[in-house]
Amino acid sequence: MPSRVVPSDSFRANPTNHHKFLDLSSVKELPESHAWTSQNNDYPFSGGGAADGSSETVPIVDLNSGNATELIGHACKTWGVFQVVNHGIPNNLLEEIEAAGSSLFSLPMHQKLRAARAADGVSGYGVARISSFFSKRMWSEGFTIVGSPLENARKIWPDDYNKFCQTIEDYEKEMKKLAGRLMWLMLGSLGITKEEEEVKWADPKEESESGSGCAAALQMNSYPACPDPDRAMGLAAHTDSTILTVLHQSNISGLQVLREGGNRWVTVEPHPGALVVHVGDLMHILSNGSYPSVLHRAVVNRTRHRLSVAYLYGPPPGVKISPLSKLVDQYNPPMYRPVTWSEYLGTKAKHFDKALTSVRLCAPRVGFVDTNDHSSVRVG
Ligand SMILES: C=C1C[C@]23C[C@H]1CC[C@H]2[C@@]12CCC[C@@](C)(C(=O)O1)[C@H]2[C@@H]3C(=O)O
Ligand SMILES: O=C(O)CCC(=O)C(=O)O
Ligand SMILES: [Fe+2]
Repeated sequence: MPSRVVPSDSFRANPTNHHKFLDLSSVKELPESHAWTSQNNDYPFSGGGAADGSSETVPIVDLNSGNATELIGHACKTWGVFQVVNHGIPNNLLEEIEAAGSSLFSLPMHQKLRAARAADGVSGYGVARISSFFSKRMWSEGFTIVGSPLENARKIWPDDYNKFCQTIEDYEKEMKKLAGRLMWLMLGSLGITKEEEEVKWADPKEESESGSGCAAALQMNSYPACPDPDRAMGLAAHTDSTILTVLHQSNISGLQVLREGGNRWVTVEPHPGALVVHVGDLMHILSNGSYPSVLHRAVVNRTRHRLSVAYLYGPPPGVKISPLSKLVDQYNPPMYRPVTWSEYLGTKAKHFDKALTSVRLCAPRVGFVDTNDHSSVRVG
């Protein structure tokens, strides 16, 4: 996002990098600090796709299909997640971003730490921001990019940062187009058109005039092979604080989503060339709760190093997001109060899984499954 940089204050969180860094790829036995037990809110590690004989899988949507809008609407309503094919992102760009991630994460720890994310910072190398909410540590490392990757890339590779930066910029440019298109497909499936005044912020035409426009963060995640994967957690369950997220996962499985109804983890199997799309909390709000943001996590495995790259897409940081007025009437009152993306990221950093509830105005209607109230979720 060379010209439209998000004020990085919007993304600041509570300090999360207070842990000592451990080079996970050299650890031979799972340390207690990384061993999750039934006391941790995300246990047991059951589920995981069709292993139980059921064949329910995350929907795959062909963006070239004539009824992509309807398919996306249905997937958002029933799953909060889907995979897309024929998305227009060239395969070699997906290969390049994966190679960029591999070359970064395979560096020696001291070199990665040159770009360590500051305690109150946003961009850089470190543990997941949500780490501070858990007593056990996750089996992963991350690299977050907001705005230009230049400053951090330079710290890591003083003479050799160009290729990495070029790949990131190419990838962000393509992702921005795709995420915008997916957002409009989702809005379209809710009956919202570009004429609507209240979504003017989402119109790319407005962007060139006002210089604002939708913003994003890029998150690279690395999950080294793990000596005791059944007791480790790659990335703990969370929803994304976005409108939507476009995720590229390497061809190793690990991503799991909680099936609506709240009692089964389903593995999102890597599909060659496909990208995963998550409904985020802000789309949940815009849709007045009808498109639930998907609870997801990443598990790890014993032998293969896994990589993922998430494009976290949101509105211009200062625009108030609230349930779309077309979806609200006397029988369907607004379920959430207006909130800006900046404000919401701050709320998430403070309240984590209670963030959405903290901006809620009224209790869900009777019979409405609140897939976002996970306080009582127990999976097993
Ligand atoms: C734009 C975003 C969205 C953030 C915060 C900020 C930058 C980094 C994102 C992530 C990426 C990894 C999972 C998550 C839960 C995390 O720990 O950092 C995300 C979080 C959110 O979706 O809340
Ligand atoms: O690695 C994955 O599959 C999930 C990553 C993720 O959820 C995120 O970066 O927000
Ligand atoms: Fe996520």
